[in-house]
Amino acid sequence: MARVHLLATGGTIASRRTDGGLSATTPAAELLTAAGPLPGLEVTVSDLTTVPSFALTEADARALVRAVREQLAGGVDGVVVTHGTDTMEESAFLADLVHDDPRPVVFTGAQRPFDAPAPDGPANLADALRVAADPAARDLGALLAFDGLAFAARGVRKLDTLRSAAFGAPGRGPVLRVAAGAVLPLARPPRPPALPLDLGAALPRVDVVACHQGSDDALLRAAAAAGAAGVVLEALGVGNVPPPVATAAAELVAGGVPVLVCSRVPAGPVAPLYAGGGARLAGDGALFGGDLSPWQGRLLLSAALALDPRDPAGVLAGRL
Ligand SMILES: NC(=O)C[C@H](N)C(=O)O
Repeated sequence: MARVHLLATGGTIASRRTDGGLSATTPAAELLTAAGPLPGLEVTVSDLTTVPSFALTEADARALVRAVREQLAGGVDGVVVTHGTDTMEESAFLADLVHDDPRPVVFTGAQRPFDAPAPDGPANLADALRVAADPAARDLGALLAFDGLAFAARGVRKLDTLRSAAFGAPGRGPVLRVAAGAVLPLARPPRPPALPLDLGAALPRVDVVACHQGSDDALLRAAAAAGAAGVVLEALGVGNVPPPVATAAAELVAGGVPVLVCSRVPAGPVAPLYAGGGARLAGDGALFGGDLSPWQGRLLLSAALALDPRDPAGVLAGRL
């Protein structure tokens, strides 16, 4: 009998309709009952929070990853986290960054609420529990199981606001498929070693500044003024920014605030290709975030700053 722990945090999977809108009130035990019979699995449950994921704080995310680690220390074969989809890829990525254990940690949720006529949460949860107990999911780090597929946490993104096939990993694809209760292996992407982050301490503030045609330096300078220890630029295309943003980025880097360049485009890497754009940013010392989304890049830069405030680039080497 495989042993899996279900840790619930809220999200649409736990939500019911109220006069004020969807409200995440359903406890883990009820979610598990709705998932139906799971032969061969012994599942324990706990409720960490009952909130939508857009309301989770940085401290909540660290508490969640600490709770996952406590459950693993208790000797289960895997852990499932139910979570809102809005920021699931961020919590899953934080869990993945520190995950130094072969056992799976599987995030899941739903697009339709618990009391919908045809909710998607019960099947997603059943799949996630099977994945968490399956040897094929070992050594893949933190995973996100949704709509019959499981993705590695790194690179996964919410790509549709409402459809049940909400997630994808552009340029990477899923690592597992779940069909009729069977877990089918698809890919085993290499993972960098876990980062020895202290999850008991707040992570350094890193802000994401979005760029658009004609954007100026105001928000980048405001981030620095607000005390950001690092900034992620949600840049255009392959990693270009309007000239005023490049000027301010150079000043931030010169002042000891690292700038990580990611793209607003969902697929493909950033690269210092264009004079006046990415090439200028690279020449001025900005870091390039590979194909990480700005929000996963934000977490990685924050972790790097926590581990080595003087040389976060050294921590990032081999991880982008
Ligand atoms: N589908 C969802 O779970 C979205 C919800 N707003 C949340 O992130 O909690």
